[in-house]
Amino acid sequence: MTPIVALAGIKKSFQDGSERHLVLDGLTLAIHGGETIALTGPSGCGKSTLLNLIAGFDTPDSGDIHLLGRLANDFTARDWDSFRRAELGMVFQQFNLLDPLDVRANIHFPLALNGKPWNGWCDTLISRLGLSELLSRPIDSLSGGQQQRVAIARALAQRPPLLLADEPTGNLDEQSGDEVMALLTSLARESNTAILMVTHSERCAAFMQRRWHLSGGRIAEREQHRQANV
Ligand SMILES: Nc1ncnc2c1ncn2[C@@H]1O[C@H](COP(=O)(O)OP(=O)(O)OP(=O)(O)O)[C@@H](O)[C@H]1O
Repeated sequence: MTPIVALAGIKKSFQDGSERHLVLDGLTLAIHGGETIALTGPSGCGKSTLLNLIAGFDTPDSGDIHLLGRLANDFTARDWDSFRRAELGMVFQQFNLLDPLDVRANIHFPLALNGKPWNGWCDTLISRLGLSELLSRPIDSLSGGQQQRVAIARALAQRPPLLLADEPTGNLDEQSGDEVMALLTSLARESNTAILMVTHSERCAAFMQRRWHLSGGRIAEREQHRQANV
């Protein structure tokens, strides 16, 4: 089966004063449909850099990026736009919601960009995420946990094949964080969405099927101790 994401021999460096600092050093990985993966590693090892490369916000120095079987090295800005719009969901620690819009408009936003109406899956998402009563509320009137649920609904609204998450529960207390992770993983399973999630939290990582540790510019698979309920 064609992987959703396949990276081969990725090198990425940044200028650091007079020196170049190599962050990713020949990194190779493949993410298949529906897989959920926690990406861990020490601060500064390149986790966000890796997400940025997969989302097309940055480019590698060398190596190949294949997305859904297409070589992304040749993507134009327009190709990246359409990939992000139609195939990619993103959930970050900062919720990146649109403050002037209400909850419903935020969730509908990615579908609206593609000219699609609100649909039955949106209804399922809001009901499962406990947002049904909040649809007309402005974003800034919601709690952090509620906002993160809106961000999840928005990211999954189009059933994207891939969801990138960066510390998605970083702003939440332990209980809200667990609830959000349980919902995120079960809804992703229902839409067959693969998840690559950066986290420093053992609790969060345990909700994912696999664990990758980034160190020395490459990924090593670690044994996963999964939550009993996932
Ligand atoms: N645009 C940039 N310009 C220069 N250096 C950068 C840039 N982006 C990242 N870096 C450097 O690359 C390295 C990896 O950064 P990155 O943010 O990917 O790490 P991380 O693993 O996500 O860290 P953290 O866990 O602290 O968020 C760091 O040394 C960082 O300073």
